[in-house]
Amino acid sequence: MLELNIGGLGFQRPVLGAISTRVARGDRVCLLGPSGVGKTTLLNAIAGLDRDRRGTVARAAEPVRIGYLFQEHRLLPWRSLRQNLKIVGATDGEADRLLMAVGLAGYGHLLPDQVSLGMARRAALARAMAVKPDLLLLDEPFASLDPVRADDLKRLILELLAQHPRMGLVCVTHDARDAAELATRLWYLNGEPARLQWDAPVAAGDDVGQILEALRTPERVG
Ligand SMILES: Nc1ncnc2c1ncn2[C@@H]1O[C@H](COP(=O)(O)OP(=O)(O)OP(=O)(O)O)[C@@H](O)[C@H]1O
Repeated sequence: MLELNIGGLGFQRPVLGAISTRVARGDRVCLLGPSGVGKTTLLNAIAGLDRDRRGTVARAAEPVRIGYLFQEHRLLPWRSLRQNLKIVGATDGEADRLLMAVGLAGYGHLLPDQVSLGMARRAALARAMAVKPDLLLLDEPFASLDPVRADDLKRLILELLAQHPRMGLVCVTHDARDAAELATRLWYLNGEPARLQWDAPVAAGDDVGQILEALRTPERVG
């Protein structure tokens, strides 16, 4: 579905080195790596955002519709949750169904700053789904949520993936448990400039924690 060839990418300094990878329909990739290594930069490169970057990014020609849940919700603050979904093309019925799916039935008339962070993030997830994405990008969707809300959101994402088995996913997370529950494929971004130190499928029963531990311990991965 999507082939990505980055020849190098950065801003004032290089952030990403040479990266070649692909996301197939139905792939669920979890993207892990140290803080500040360039995970969001890679997600933006996939989405075709950040025109101010320096470097080269080539994508395969197949047109893909991308839904993006940014780290911040980035809902339009002067529009209700419902209008935020309609603005990206949802009909009234679709907006209502999506808001219900993310547990926000009855809250659609509220503005983003009238709801909690977790609710705003769920609304932003509904907006990402409202574009009927072939590929869903999630940037640390569970950050700053309490464990119960994070778990609820993870279950919701798993439900959406089950309902849309051909949709691809790239999800940035710091948590091996998220990766174990969500991923069919693991990317580990590391180095300066950063490369995909690990790009491999996760098989059922693989211990993602152990894979990450090995990646974080340089002498064990050579
Ligand atoms: N628009 C920009 N202009 C200049 N530098 C940037 C820009 N966006 C990111 N950077 C720099 O690129 C580097 C990688 O940032 P990025 O946000 O991609 O990392 P990350 O792995 O997502 O970090 P975190 O895990 O903390 O969210 C950082 O040093 C950051 O300061």
